[in-house]
Amino acid sequence: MFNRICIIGVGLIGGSIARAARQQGLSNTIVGYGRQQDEQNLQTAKQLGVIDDYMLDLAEAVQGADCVVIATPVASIESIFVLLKPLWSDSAIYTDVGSTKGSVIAAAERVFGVVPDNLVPAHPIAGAEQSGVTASVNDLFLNKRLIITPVGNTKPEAVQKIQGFWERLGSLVSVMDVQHHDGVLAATSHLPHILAFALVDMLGHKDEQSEIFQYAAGGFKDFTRIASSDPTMWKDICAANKDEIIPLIEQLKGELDKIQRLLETNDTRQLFETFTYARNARQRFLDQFDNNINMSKSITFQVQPGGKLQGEARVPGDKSMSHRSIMLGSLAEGVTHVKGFLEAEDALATLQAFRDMGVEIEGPVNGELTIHGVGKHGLKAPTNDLYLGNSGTSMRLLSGLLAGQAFNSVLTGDKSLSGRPMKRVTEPLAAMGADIKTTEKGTAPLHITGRAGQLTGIDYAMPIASAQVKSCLLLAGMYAQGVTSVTEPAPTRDHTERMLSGFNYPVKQEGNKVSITAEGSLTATDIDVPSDISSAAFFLVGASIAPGSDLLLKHVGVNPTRIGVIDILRLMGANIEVLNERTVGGEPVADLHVVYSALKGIDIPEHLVPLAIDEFPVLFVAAACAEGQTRLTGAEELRVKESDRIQVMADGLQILGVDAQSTEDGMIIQGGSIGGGEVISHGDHRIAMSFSIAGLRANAPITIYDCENVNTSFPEFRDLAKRLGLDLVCREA
Ligand SMILES: O=C(O)C1=C[C@@H](OP(=O)(O)O)[C@@H](O)[C@H](O)C1
Ligand SMILES: C=C(OP(=O)(O)O)C(=O)O
Repeated sequence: MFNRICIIGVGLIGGSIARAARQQGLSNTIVGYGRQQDEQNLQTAKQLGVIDDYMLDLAEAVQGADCVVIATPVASIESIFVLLKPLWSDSAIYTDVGSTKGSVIAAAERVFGVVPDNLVPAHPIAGAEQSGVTASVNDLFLNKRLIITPVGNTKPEAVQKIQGFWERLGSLVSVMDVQHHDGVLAATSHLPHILAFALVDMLGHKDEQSEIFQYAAGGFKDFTRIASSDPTMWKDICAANKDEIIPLIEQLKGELDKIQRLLETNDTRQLFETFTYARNARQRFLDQFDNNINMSKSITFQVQPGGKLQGEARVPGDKSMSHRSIMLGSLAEGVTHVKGFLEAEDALATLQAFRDMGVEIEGPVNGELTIHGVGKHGLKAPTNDLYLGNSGTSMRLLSGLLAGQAFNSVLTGDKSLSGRPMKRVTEPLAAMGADIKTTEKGTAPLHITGRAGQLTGIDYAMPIASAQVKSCLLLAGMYAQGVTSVTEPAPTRDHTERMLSGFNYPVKQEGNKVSITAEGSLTATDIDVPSDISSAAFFLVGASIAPGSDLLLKHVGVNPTRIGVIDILRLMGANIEVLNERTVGGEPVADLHVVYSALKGIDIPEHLVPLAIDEFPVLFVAAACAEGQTRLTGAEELRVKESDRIQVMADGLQILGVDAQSTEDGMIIQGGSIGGGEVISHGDHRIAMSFSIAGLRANAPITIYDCENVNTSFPEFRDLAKRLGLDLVCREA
């Protein structure tokens, strides 16, 4: 990209630019310039291989450079411009990394009269408390934002080249105007630094200083981390941007005054609202931040072949029940305590949505939650879109619940969820009088106009066996005139019905038809969520296929509408014992003992399909290890889960050398041996975990790409799998 880059000031930022540019091969030569007193640092930079050479004479340093990067503190940039002026070359590009941009541009105007058209002001939003070249690293700018603030006469080619340069260093580049940059940075960077310095200054001067610091814990350390930053640099930044910072300090004083008043008047309600608003706003920031990072961060699992699963484990809480515990607990009168809640992204998305609608929910701490129910009509309008991540259950159930509220809402999700069919819920809801707009394709975002008091019950025969559709309509039915009935073509999970009864809300079950009305209210209760059989399934299959395995999975939910995986594995010859069966909070629970046993291929009975719907990815792995052919039919629903689970599994199994043929509604697999190879999970948690389990019977290593979404249902999977005997390592890139 460049022949010679000259970096003026080889500290943390300058050094990290040099390292990353070298790693990316962006320049033939990289030299550093500093003052006499910086020589030691420059020598270190050369010894570390950060720069090729250094000069203490600026004319020598910039000689032949086609890119000059000014990476000195903002206050010194004007004096650097003065030194550079007689050496300025029209054929080079000049850029800087100052944290304030108005001051840099003003300095250039003072020195040059007009800002040179080959000066591209830029600001990488990356840094650390440490300084000096020894703190520099290759990846300081990876996935970090960088803002370019050109002025009217800046050459577009120069802007483009600097933009390309920073993108190659891994930054996410935006171009904006100078004042906007300085305003945004004053709020998000300069003010927080001032606050951290001020707090430590205040506490440090108290007599009881040593005692205060002795008892200060993680919160203090987190909050004041940036007070360890370089005071020289920060006094310069704050002084350079004071016009933007001072009005913000005034606003902050107002906010602190407000909180003081709330405390003086014991207005804990208002205090809660302030804190909740702030917490939610921070969550939105974190989601955005994670989205940026996730643009290129990906998690890869590498599994070594062989091993066996042994020991005892309790897998995390049931996802379906965790969603419903939040929904019904929020709508109940009184306080609901939940134990065993699944602390994974999908269930947490539901939790966040209810917080966004004004419900006070404490926790989760070790799977325990306290939900302060607001009653059936107590939800509040969310101030923003409700973001439901990867979770189909959250979106479909909420669409029913929100259709009959007195406020409007918008439901959004990630890329996978935004591609999943929503007409299956919006069409019957429309027949009830709901007003929900989807995209033309019938997908999210869902724009819901609340039609409180205007929904009417329907008698709906579901064309597909879906617990999400059934639950959606039952939740809408709680707000509809008359009776809402849903008839299912085959039994599906009945957690909504059971939990409604647990909350004392009347639901009527007659054969395959369930009915509800608006008559009733929910009474708070305690919920004990058992382990998720869909998560246990990975280990049920793992132990069944790996010789020598002997595993006890404790406290697993064995609701008859969920145990298809046990029935199918047993038909294949698996050795699974259901022990110590009991009922906990209206749901059957048991310990599952599974011992290795040679499996044989079967034709999977279609009536078991809805009862094992989420377990097919891992059941395909069982089939690949079984003797003979396994055939699945009647499972077209698998094509519209987090990924097309038929195609993605068939593709992956074929890569591993398995004879797996996808069909429209299922798969035909000839059992045999599993080889090694590289497969992609397509961001689908169950695919990632299924191929990991395949490693137990593979004859070579398996690499599985794109596994970050394991966190949606089973964040502990990799640690637990390793503890039980799977040789899995996880790489983050
Ligand atoms: O109601 C639920 O909690 C679920 C129902 C099923 O979806 P469908 O209703 O689309 O079959 C299942 O796949 C999903 O993981 C959870
Ligand atoms: C299909 C699943 O979940 P959801 O529909 O809630 O995204 C699943 O967990 O396998």
